[in-house]
Amino acid sequence: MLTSVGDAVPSPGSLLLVMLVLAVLWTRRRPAVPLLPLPPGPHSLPLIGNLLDMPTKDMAPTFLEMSQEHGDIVSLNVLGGTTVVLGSYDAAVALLESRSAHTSDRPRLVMAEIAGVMWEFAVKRYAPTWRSYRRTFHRFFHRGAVQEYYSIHLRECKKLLSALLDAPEDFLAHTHRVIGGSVMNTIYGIDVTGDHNKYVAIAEKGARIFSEITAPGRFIVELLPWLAHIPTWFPGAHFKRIARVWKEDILAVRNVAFDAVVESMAQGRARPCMTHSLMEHSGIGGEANISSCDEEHYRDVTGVAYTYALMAAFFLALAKFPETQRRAQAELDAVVGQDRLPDFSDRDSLPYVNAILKECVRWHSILPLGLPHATTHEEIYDGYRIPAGSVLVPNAWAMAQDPVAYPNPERFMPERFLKNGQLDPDVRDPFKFQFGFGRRMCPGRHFALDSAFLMIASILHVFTIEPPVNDDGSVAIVDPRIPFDSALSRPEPFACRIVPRSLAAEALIRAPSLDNVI
Ligand code: HEM
Repeated sequence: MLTSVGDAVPSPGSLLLVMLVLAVLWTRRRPAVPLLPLPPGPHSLPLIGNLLDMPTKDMAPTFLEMSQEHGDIVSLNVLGGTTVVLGSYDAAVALLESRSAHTSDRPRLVMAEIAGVMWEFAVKRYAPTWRSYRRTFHRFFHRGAVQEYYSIHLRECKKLLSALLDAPEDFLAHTHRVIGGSVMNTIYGIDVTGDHNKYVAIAEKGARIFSEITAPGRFIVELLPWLAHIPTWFPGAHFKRIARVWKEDILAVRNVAFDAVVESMAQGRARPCMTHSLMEHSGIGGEANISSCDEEHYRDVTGVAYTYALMAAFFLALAKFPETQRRAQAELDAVVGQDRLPDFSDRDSLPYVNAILKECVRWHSILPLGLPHATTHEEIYDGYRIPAGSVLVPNAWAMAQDPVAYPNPERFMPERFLKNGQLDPDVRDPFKFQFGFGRRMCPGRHFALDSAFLMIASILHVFTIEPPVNDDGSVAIVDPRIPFDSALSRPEPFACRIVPRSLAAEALIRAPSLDNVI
């Protein structure tokens, strides 16, 4: 303890030591090149930085406004951490693809930790565990492997057409259930039936939670991780109470379908599926060692919600711009004819239907800000410094609305992707940014696009989608709210009319299925 001023004066020896230590620390922290500036961004306040600039609603449009003011890459200092918004396709490719060795981490997601979501592949840090998941997933979902699931898509799509014929007003619920059927059959060998299917409900809850957890800056605890340690009853600990509720739902995502596979394996009645195959491969037939193969198992089904959002956008686009389907129907009539439904062998002969799929993916950004990446090393881009540990947010919505790449971006115009009746390779392909980037790019995209292609081609072959009619006989305007308040964006429920094109089309739908037709 210091008792006098004299005690506080250090000796020349200790002064020298302190100076030496400081000199070593300074040389270590000094970069090899003079410090470059961070990317430009809104004015930062003392202590809180840009905390108040972080949008909590209309996120993608707000970030686009920042990009329009400050440039392609915008940095925000949020309580000392750097968040960089990538507002253009070129900047996103340069950072997330060309430098993916250093930009494929995920930021720490404290709410995911508290709610017990860290087993989920998509939030894992860029480390060996993630690589192992990714390799396994790739084995079942690469471009060639997904052809194995064509028969599942065909079967589920046929169910969708029948349901649309019987109760067209419930088109969104039917579509959700059928997409759930494709995913659950492929991953777990489980059929999805009934109007309120428990597996679809679980997947939906999981997707909503995941969407909240991955929205940049949604919870204060992401910015101040030490808050995770305050007790649940503490004022302001609302996020902890939310996480407690989520925990149960997340456990259901993780376990309910997986346990059903384990049980059916034990009873010798498991159907071939990804989970069954992985468990057999790791020698797990009963209950022993189930947890030891955790790292090998993909247990998430958020892809159901994403593919459903794509199909909701399809119905909405066609109800708003019904004229676009005439050309698709003429193409389908010429290629497929009246006697059968489309299948995957027709795909290359249907450029306009493929253009509709691309335009659906462009027109509505399902994950408007993708999923956030994080840097593991310092990067220099365009004369700016992006420190290691920065959060990178690709504004996919801004890329999709880029009027240079896509003139009249708000209009649904499949023909923008065509030249001389064929897909035009010179038009930027929205599949290259709406499914993320680089090493983290969505590994389920081939599966999702197969499923969506078949549904779109089949629906247009036998139905016409029209806007609803008001009581006075006038055509209603279809304009549902499309929220941008969390990571996942989907149109809110809306109405449209789905009318069979002809009696022959109805007969095709009613004809018995020919399973495994490819
Ligand atoms: C239209 C449907 C879909 C869209 C728009 C979509 C979009 C995305 C996006 C933007 C990412 C983040 C990529 C990044 O970090 O750069 C992602 C990741 C992921 N998606 Fe998809 N997805 C869809 C369907 C699916 C389906 C059906 C599955 C599974 C069968 C799936 C599985 C995954 C997984 C596992 C990841 C995490 C990858 C990782 O972190 O390494 N997705 N998806």
